[in-house]
Amino acid sequence: MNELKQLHNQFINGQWRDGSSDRKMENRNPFDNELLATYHAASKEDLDQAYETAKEAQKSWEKTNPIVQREVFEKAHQYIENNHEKIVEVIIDEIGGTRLKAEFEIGLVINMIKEASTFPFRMNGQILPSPTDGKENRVYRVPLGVVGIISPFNFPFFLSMKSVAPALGAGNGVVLKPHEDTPITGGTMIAKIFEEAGLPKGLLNVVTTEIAEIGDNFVEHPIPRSISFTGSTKVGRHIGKVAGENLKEVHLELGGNSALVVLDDADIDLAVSAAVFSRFTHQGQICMSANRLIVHEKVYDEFVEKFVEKVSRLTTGDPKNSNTIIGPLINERQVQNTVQLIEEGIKEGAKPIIRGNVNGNIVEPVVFDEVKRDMKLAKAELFAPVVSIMKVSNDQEILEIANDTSYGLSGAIHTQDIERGAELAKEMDTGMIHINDGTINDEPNVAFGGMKNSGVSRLNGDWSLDAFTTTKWISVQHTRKQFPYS
Ligand SMILES: NC(=O)c1ccc[n+]([C@@H]2O[C@H](COP(=O)([O-])OP(=O)(O)OC[C@H]3O[C@@H](n4cnc5c(N)ncnc54)[C@H](O)[C@@H]3O)[C@@H](O)[C@H]2O)c1
Ligand SMILES: O=C[C@H](O)CS(=O)(=O)O
Repeated sequence: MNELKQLHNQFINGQWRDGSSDRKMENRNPFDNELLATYHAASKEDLDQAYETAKEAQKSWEKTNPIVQREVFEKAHQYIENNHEKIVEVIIDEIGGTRLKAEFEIGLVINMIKEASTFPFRMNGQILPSPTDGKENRVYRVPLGVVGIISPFNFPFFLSMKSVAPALGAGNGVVLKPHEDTPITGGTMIAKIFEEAGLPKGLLNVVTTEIAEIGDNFVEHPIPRSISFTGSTKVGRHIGKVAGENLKEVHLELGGNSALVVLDDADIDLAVSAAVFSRFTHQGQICMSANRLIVHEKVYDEFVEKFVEKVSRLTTGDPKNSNTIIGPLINERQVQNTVQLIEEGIKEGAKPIIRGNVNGNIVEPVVFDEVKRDMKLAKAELFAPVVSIMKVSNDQEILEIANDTSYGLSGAIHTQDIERGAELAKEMDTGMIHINDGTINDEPNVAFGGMKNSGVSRLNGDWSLDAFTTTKWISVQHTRKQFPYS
């Protein structure tokens, strides 16, 4: 029996209990629509209790010995190792992730926990010189207090943990709200892991609810000093506005429309493999997915032929089957959005050279050839196994097309001339870009985040430490100070 699949209660003040709202939530398997559970949503009162208890618990956590704090992360890591197979099952059943995706996500989570386990020993301050005689300036790094975290549906285990673990490691209390379609993977499973790891009661709370129930309360609530949001640009814009009005720090990790560029001197087989992985992993539901493949005309035909051949061999279907590469999209709404986008693309004149079927929530790969930069397919974030290939003739055109998007998250450039690639990369308006690799990269110690409408934040490593702490200047006047009057 997999007890992780039963985690449908709220986790507030160290207690597992049903939400106190009358509103019923359903959790369904996106592949076969099986009803996994129904439960009551968290109400505004539940949320308030979650924030209050996080605030209370944080006071002593901040003062806890860093060795003791670090041990919690070591035990959390151990719990994940010990329950690896059960976690894989949850990712498959709740979010339709394939085994490959589940293993990838668990690996990211473990690396993030290891990184966060170093935070208690990285709360360093500074002693700074003073222009005032006899004064000593001490700048302490201190936790923010309580952090509110909102996560998306696509990599919920990792993307929740990416803020939860560093926020806790930096001495904060946390309230986490996962996406309504992924309450376990993005929420209660993380609570269970830290409960088993011995995290003090009340420090981490998970509320599973709908926005229709709590409105802007999660962000407006007076207790959290910072909101860490990962999700769509549309919702992120709203969160930023509400957080700003309430004078809270906000970290926004948002959508993308990444380009993978293939130059005329690229290793085409490598570029094809990178493009397939960058587009089709987790059905294309990754913020860094390669939406656009921008290919030099000299190698265009060879690239397209090899790409189409590889895509045609991708297996689709039940994510439980270990051979499946493409499982279901998260819900019917996402399927409908995708179908609409495909139809609009065709109306605009884009030619599908592969057009798979739609079966339930499974969308088989769709490949559009010779997409033009003003088509919606080139502008929108395609959060699905749909890709646009675009033909270009020189580096200048590559830059114009690659940058012709409101997003700026990730990207990739394939070339045998590393410095040509690096020079082009400098001109791309993206927060992250990779040479001779895919667009999907996330390393626990390296700055992660986007430019333009892809976000206003950097996370991981030192950047997460900065995101979840603030500074406090304490000065000591060692000599008797002379004031100008009195
Ligand atoms: N940059 C990144 O690191 C990153 C990572 C993953 C996903 N994403 C982006 O996220 C999107 C897909 O995820 P999604 O569909 O879950 O995004 P979403 O914006 O629809 O939802 C994200 C979260 O916001 C919550 N939410 C929705 N409306 C809200 C409101 N008014 N107030 C407070 N919370 C609200 C949702 O319940 C969910 O928990 C894509 O655009 C993808 O690119 C970005
Ligand atoms: O969707 C974007 C994510 O950041 C995915 S990943 O978990 O970092 O690969």
